[in-house]
Amino acid sequence: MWRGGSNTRTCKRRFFSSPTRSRHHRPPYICRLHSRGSQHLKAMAEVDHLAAERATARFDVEEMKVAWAGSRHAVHVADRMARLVASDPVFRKDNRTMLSRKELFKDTLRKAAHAWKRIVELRLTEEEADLLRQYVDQPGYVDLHWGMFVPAIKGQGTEEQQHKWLPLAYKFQIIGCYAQTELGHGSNVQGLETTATFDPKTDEFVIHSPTLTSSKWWPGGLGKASTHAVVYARLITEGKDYGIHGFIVQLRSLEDHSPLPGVTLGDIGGKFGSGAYNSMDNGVLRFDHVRIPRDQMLMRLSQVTREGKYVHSNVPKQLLYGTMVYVRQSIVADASKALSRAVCIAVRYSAVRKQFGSQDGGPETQVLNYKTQQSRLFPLLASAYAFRFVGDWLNWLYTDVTQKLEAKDFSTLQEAHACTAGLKAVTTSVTADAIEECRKLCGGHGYLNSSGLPELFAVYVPACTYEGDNVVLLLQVARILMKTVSQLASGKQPVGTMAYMGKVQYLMQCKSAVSSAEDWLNPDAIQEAFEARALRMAVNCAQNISQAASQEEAAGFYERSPDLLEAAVAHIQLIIVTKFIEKVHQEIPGHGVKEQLQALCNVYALYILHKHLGDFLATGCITPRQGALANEQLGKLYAQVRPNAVALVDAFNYTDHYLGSVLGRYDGDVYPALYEEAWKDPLNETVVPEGYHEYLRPLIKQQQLKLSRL
Ligand SMILES: CCCCCCCCCC/C=C\CCCCCCC/C=C/C(=O)SCCNC(=O)CCNC(=O)[C@H](O)C(C)(C)COP(=O)(O)OP(=O)(O)OC[C@H]1O[C@@H](n2cnc3c(N)ncnc32)[C@H](O)[C@@H]1OP(=O)(O)O
Ligand SMILES: Cc1cc2nc3c(=O)[nH]c(=O)nc-3n(C[C@H](O)[C@H](O)[C@H](O)COP(=O)(O)OP(=O)(O)OC[C@H]3O[C@@H](n4cnc5c(N)ncnc54)[C@H](O)[C@@H]3O)c2cc1C
Repeated sequence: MWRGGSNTRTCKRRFFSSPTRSRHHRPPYICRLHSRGSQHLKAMAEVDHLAAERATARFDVEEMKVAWAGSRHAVHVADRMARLVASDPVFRKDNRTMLSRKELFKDTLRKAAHAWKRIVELRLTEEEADLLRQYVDQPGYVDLHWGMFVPAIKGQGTEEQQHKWLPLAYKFQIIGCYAQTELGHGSNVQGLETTATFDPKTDEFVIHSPTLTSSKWWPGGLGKASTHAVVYARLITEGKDYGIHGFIVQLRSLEDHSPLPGVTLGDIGGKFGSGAYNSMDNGVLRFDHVRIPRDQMLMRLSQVTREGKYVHSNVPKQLLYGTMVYVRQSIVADASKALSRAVCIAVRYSAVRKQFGSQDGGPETQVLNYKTQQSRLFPLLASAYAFRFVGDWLNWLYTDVTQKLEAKDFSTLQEAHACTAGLKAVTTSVTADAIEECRKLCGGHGYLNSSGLPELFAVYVPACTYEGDNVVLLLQVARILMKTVSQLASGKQPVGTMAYMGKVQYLMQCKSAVSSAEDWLNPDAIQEAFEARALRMAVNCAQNISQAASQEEAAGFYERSPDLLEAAVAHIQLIIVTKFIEKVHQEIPGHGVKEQLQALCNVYALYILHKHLGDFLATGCITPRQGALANEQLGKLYAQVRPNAVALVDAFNYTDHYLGSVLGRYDGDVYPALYEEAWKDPLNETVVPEGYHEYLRPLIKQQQLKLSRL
């Protein structure tokens, strides 16, 4: 093979003969390697594997792209934007992990400015602009500007305030962030300490950070880029504390970007992983009696009059949390994107990679053919599709609830909170773990930055924490479940995703009718088992809480919180399974597309059942034999997915630029790409490393001297 042949020997010789060769003047062996032509290498590399894989697909990939993206139009726009970004040298990102923090941040500013220039020049629509930013694929201040600052003003500002501030934000005349979390409090929003005290003499609010722990800490875009922030602070007027409210506060001069008087701010420092989320300037902010006009309090939900009287509109106070609900639903959609990227890399590479099993000098086995590889990878593939469809549904729910709120109908607020909080928690936790699993599925090469997986993992894991720590959010779901269970006795019928709880009499005693592995392909059997498990777990928790009669309810909840978490997860998994089943019941065009989605839906459900078998058995929803039959069916489904696996990840329609992985390349030409990537590392800029003369040579010489004395 070319990898171990004479080129390597030439390499060593050349390296020793030229100590300071730059990477721009590569050693002749590399030039030779190229002049022999990538065609020569390609002929020897295993490019044909993916072509052969694609030929075994039993469905129409183009139509699957439509099912994944949501419409033909969505495929077309996403494709255009992805190619626009991939073909623009300013958006290159293959060198990102080698940049210093300062260089990375500047690169992010440059990309954001260039993206904006292209958006304006090409007169892109909002949909196109959002996609373009997604494909630029580098966290930065614009995410918070568009993703939280603008939505906060839209959701909590009066019409007059929107009229004043939004045009400035839309044209980037101001840059905004969302400053809620403090050094001392993040999860507990009601515990925030920053104060906004109304001064009727001047008709202003005085924004102040009374303690170190009240310093705003974490807001993205705050550290270096933002000129303004929506700041959450305790509103104090007429000597009374009215709790947390939002205020628009200018932080930096629009002339020279220096902090305004009384404002202290900066970046909070480097974060997990190289590159990754370090492109974002998460910041710290303190106020020393900073004055803002009264009309910069976001006054849609409540107001302070000129005289300083507090007036609360007749709306639930939780509407203050609306921006978080909005972002949580978008994080569910992001989970399917991040997971599908990792899975795409792992599936393609597993089809290229071969280990063991060579017979009579023949080819080794593709690692994708190992049953263990399939049983680790295909549930993740199925989860990517499951999260995509539940994300679409959640987006519909969010839009529906928003329309109802506009009409002053607040009946679905709790449903929106439970679904966004719970789905955000479950999909991000699964995705974070899955990216790491995909790294392991790629063996040693998965650990290289050039695989794209370390960076994806480092960027993704904070999703388990931001926008609400996942445990805190699941406990919110559990609380709503307990409330619903307690209302069953009074005959109140649960609605929305809790409606199944209304079948309490039946679900508490039903027994699964499954008697063969094939019976688990029946969606009704799956649905019933998941409903019974979720309900019984919730009811068990409720009983255990109320049986602790000596305790207050809150104390019982606290004692039982580990079980409550599991009950909340069971409820959310039921929602994901239900929405996948509903999706597959719809008319889905394209040869074989519906069948593939049906198979993935079953993989997802039966995998969850297998993984949480303890829950299903302990609650008596299924028998051990039925559990074994589910596992048997799962094995059969993996065999069904196997010939379609590469085509199923092709349907995500990701460019090589967006994927950013030599292992996940569309053409499967992995080894030459890995080999070439290695030479781009700054360590290879010189043949003999810096530090050789200071540290290595003296050490070696000293040892040689010692040896020669012996
Ligand atoms: C370089 C490589 C590139 C690779 C790229 C990879 C690509 C991957 C894609 C991902 C990348 C980017 C994604 C997007 C970018 C996102 C950027 C991140 C920005 C982050 C921002 C933030 O984090 S902002 C701060 C968020 N903070 C929180 O979430 C705080 C959490 N806490 C709370 O929400 C509340 O404190 C809590 C709900 C916990 C408690 O509320 P509280 O009022 O104190 O008390 P309770 O008693 O519990 O509740 C009272 C009642 O209110 C109900 N309720 C609570 N919340 C809500 C709500 N939101 N809506 C409706 N109702 C609510 C609750 O149920 C109670 O009701 P009851 O009837 O009285 O019981
Ligand atoms: C990358 C990143 C970006 C961010 N961007 C922003 C931003 O733009 N704007 C902004 O305002 N904030 C931002 N944040 C802050 C983020 O919203 C908070 O970190 C998050 O809400 C978690 O709060 P915390 O840090 O206070 O965690 P803590 O609440 O301190 O959590 C610590 C531990 O305590 C546990 N815990 C806490 N409360 C309970 C409970 N009641 N029961 C059981 N266990 C509990 C948690 O599960 C966790 O294990 C960002 C954070 C990160 C990491």
